[in-house]
Amino acid sequence: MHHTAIILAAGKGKRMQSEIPKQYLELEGKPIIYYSLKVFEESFIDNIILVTSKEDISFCRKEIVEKFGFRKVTEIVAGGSQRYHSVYQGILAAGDTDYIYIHDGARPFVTARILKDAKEQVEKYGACAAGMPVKDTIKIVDSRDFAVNTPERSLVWQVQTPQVFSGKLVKAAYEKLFSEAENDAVTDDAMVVETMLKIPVKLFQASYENIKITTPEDLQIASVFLDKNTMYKKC
Ligand SMILES: Nc1ccn([C@@H]2O[C@H](COP(=O)(O)OP(=O)(O)OP(=O)(O)O)[C@@H](O)[C@H]2O)c(=O)n1
Ligand SMILES: C[C@](O)(CO)[C@H](O)COP(=O)(O)O
Repeated sequence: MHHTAIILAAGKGKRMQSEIPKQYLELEGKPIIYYSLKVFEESFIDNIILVTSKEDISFCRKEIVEKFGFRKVTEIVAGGSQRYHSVYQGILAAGDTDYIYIHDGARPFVTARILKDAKEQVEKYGACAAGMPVKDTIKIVDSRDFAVNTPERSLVWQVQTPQVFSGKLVKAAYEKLFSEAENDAVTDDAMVVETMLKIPVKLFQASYENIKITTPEDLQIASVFLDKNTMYKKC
């Protein structure tokens, strides 16, 4: 079986309010994108498609892929204006492959264990996504931010990435999205498979540390996670 990863790094990082896209900000001297690429590079994954902005392709080739020796990166392709556009460009570049692992490059703390669990789940169910049960109570609000519904907390998860699918299945889902129902409300890949193909996606527990670096305080949290791991390595 062939396992292909799509690592997403074509965002602008607007919520980070930084000069450069957040995936290139440094954590302990290395760009955020380095950390997830390294985990995928050292895993069972056969090849990696890196999706970045058109203007960053040559930078990524020289300063990320070649500099750090990510030999499994077989293509660096330009993404699009929305995340789901970038995912689709990655899917097209992936070609015929058995399984596609879609991962946010802004999630540096994916681990080998998470990838192993994802592989087991996708081989069993055909569609799975990393996540964790929420710890806070979640409220659905109306247009004036009045709470209108409180889902039962035991049934609510915060979904992360990797989101992993049979290659044929996720390609069919995205082709249907772009031919029939493209809309900017699409925020993850499971949603595309659920709505376009009416196929349930199996969630599996990843880690509360598998955060997405989105706003400035996430950088502080990330450095604690990195120091903790480094500290553990010293013990
Ligand atoms: N058009 C886009 C938008 C996002 N992403 C990637 O998808 C991941 C999750 O997206 P998000 O955290 O929203 O990143 P940004 O869109 O860059 O953030 P913002 O919404 O704050 O601009 C990131 O690794 C980001 O680089 C992408 O490849 N292409
Ligand atoms: C895919 C995702 O990481 C799951 O939580 C999230 O939806 C990405 O959202 P973003 O706004 O593109 O960061």
